[in-house]
Amino acid sequence: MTQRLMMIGYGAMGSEVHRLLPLGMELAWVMVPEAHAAATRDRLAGRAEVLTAIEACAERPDLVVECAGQPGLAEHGEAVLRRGLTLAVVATGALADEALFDRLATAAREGGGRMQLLSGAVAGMDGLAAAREGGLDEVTYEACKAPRSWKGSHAAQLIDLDAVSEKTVFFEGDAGEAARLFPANSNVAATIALAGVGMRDTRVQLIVDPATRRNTHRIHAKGRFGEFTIELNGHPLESNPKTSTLAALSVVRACRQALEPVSF
Ligand SMILES: NC(=O)C1=CN([C@@H]2O[C@H](COP(=O)(O)OP(=O)(O)OC[C@H]3O[C@@H](n4cnc5c(N)ncnc54)[C@H](OP(=O)(O)O)[C@@H]3O)[C@@H](O)[C@H]2O)C=CC1
Ligand SMILES: O=C([O-])CC(=O)C(=O)O
Repeated sequence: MTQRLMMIGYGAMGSEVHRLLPLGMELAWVMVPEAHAAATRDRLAGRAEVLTAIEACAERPDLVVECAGQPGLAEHGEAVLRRGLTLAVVATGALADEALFDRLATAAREGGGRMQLLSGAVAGMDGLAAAREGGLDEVTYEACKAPRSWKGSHAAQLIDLDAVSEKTVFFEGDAGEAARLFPANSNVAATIALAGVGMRDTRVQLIVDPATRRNTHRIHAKGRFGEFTIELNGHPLESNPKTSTLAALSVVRACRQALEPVSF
């Protein structure tokens, strides 16, 4: 039987996920800010119902995916989880806010919902989380993107993105700071922190490289298990160069997992 999906946010990632939805999963509801509601209704032309709050949904989605960014998770996450729904999340950076994290965890516990943190634009989160069970000594993360991918972010206050002529580190700090300062660009830092050694102990470098067209994520982890380095060179989405294609694909995978009795 076809399962019915609710999507929070319908920007670059949301429309890519919609395009690639697996057979058996149908987009039934899209939740957007009031200001976008009319335009989104026009875009979807009746293919899904457009809402601005979960309370307006009289039925029960089989899965809710958040593709809205940190404000979208903060606005809708609690109500979705209190309804006992499964919420797949890409805006993991919002969870650097401990109060929000606790609110969402409490809502899930009390309402019977489940929050599934997606691997997003990176790989290796399964191995990192397993490695943590034996003790981790060190986890570092570097993100390197083209100037156009950092445009409109806090990076513009730290470096002249139009004038940069060589690969340059413009931010060094912990994962919590990175996720808060770069809400559309550093969710991966928070994902790695949540799978590994936490927000404060995950060291992060953010880099701009005028010679690259990729979104590169490099993770190094060391612990009782041994050591690994993962370098992922992702293609950005054409419609939003901040966002890697793999992040959208991780949402598609979550939809497929919801459909299949056996999943990887
Ligand atoms: N975990 C990961 O690896 C990754 C996570 N991400 C996260 O995914 C988010 C979405 O990416 P992308 O689609 O490319 O970004 P876009 O900016 O293209 O789309 C996000 C959409 O969500 C809307 N939105 C904002 N607030 C709300 C809200 N409260 N309720 C519903 N919708 C809302 C935005 O509206 P408006 O434009 O008005 O703000 C926009 O239309 C990023 O912001 C980032 O936080 C992205 C890449 C990787
Ligand atoms: O998509 C990416 O490359 C990473 C990203 O934007 C994020 O971590 O928020």
